[in-house]
Amino acid sequence: MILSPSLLSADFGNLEQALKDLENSGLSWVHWDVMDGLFVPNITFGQHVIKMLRPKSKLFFDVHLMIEKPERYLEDFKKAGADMLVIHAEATNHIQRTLAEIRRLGMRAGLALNPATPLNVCEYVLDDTDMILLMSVNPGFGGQSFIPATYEKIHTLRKMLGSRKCHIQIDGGVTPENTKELCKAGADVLVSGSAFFAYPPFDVRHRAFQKEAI
Ligand SMILES: O=C(CO)[C@@H](O)[C@H](O)COP(=O)(O)O
Ligand SMILES: [Co+2]
Repeated sequence: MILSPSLLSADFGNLEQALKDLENSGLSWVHWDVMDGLFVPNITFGQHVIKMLRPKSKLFFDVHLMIEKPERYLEDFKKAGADMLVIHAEATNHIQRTLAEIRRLGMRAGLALNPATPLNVCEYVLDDTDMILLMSVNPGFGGQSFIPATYEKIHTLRKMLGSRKCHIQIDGGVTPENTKELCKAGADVLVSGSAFFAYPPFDVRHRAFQKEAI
């Protein structure tokens, strides 16, 4: 299991320190929640902030775009240093083209689905995708409660993926308490914001999640 801590719950005034703390605690991924105030009600940071912090970290930058028409900004996020760019199925009319363009630019391509979005939207783009992100809360805010219907969705998606090497990432309300069931259902990348950053030291907290993973 890969744990990707969400900076949404970190100190926005000192993201450099948050990145250092994660790296020093043995984490390898970090999750950036980019919000535009339109696709979701909240606004966070964008490509410029990521670009300034890229030289300060060796972590794998997992960038979750909660923005309308993400196809407008793919090159910007590549230049900013994103390793994985995740777009929302609900935010574009051109899912396949956008995923293909992300890969053409040299990044891994991820597709995110809101809790109410059915899995059939990704059925014909499974080979264009390195990761499917299943939202287990409605996007926009940290600290919300996990939606239990996600377990069945993970299980069905893992069957749909067959032998493909595609990550299933779960985002929203993830804690050490639900980690085991999420992994059992077929998830292999977990995002955690509030249940991670509120519990330093991070090496100990990371182990608390990994202890539950199967
Ligand atoms: O994408 C989002 C929210 O839209 C997430 O990445 C949250 O940041 C997860 O936060 P917690 O639910 O773990 O507090
Ligand atoms: Co996210």
